[in-house]
Amino acid sequence: MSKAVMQLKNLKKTIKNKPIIKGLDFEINSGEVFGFLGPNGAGKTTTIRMMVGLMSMTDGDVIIKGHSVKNDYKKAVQHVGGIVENPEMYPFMSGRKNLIHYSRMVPGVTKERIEEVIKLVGLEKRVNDKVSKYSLGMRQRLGIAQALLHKPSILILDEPTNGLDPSGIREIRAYIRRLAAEEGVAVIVSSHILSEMEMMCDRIGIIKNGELISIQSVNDALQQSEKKEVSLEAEPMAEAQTILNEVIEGDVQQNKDALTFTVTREEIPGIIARLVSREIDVYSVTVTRSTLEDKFLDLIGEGAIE
Ligand SMILES: Nc1ncnc2c1ncn2[C@@H]1O[C@H](COP(=O)(O)OP(=O)(O)OP(=O)(O)O)[C@@H](O)[C@H]1O
Repeated sequence: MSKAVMQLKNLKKTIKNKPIIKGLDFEINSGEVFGFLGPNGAGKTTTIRMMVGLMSMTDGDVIIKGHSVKNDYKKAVQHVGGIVENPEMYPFMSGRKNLIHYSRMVPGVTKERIEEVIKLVGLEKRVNDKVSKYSLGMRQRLGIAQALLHKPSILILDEPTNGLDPSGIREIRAYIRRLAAEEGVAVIVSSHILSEMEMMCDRIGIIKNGELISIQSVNDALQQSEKKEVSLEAEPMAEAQTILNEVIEGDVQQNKDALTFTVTREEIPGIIARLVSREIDVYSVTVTRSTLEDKFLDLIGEGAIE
């Protein structure tokens, strides 16, 4: 049986005759954190709004646990928890009171479930404080707790780390990973920041101009990225280049006062030892950029790396 919780089938959106989403086809599985990565304006929010039924589809469909969002909206979206726009919170009420208040609108939420979601997002210690005293990160976590109350199979978070400081980002990342691992929830997170996605996701789909241009597992991508571009300053340079050519598979290029080539990190000490043993003076070795970053830059441009 397929593990797919959500399937996008040729999903399209045209607004005022302009194609915004041009036919997306992919699946999200239970227990995985799926990163939806793309520069600003690529179409992430538009896609997410269609996934949760907040925006109509021009063509195609989204299937959630076998139910079509287009034809069987209620059954499909009952499995979804989402924070797409800022979650509604009452700042003068405590976190717990906010959850209780919200749970009255959601059928079947027990007191035990409320306590469970508080623990899941790590708000036990502050849940009786007023929301107005919360940091942005805590508010985000309360938002996630609220979205989890009805035990969704899929959680959709649009740019969940927007506006958070580094410690807030680390926290959210940890809770998102925990949700996928402990609750088996499929989590979709959108972002325009590659490094963040690498740390949080199992798979990353890259969207540009409304089209999916790459989808791959982060482990695979990192393995491919083991090779690094290295820049080396050494004298005499021509002799250094000859020696490097003997040991390195790819090209060794001269770039101003340095030689550049691509190797794994583990190869670097051996290369330097060899140069030194042949009486070459090495002045500097700099790892310039991983090939994974290169690939993303090629795909979506400088905005992807921060
Ligand atoms: N109601 C609308 N009318 C016209 N164009 C729209 C509308 N909504 C979105 N767009 C356009 O669709 C494209 C995709 O926008 P979308 O907000 O989905 O991108 P995004 O990837 O989420 O970017 P961001 O990270 O900036 O939110 C943009 O070019 C945007 O200008």
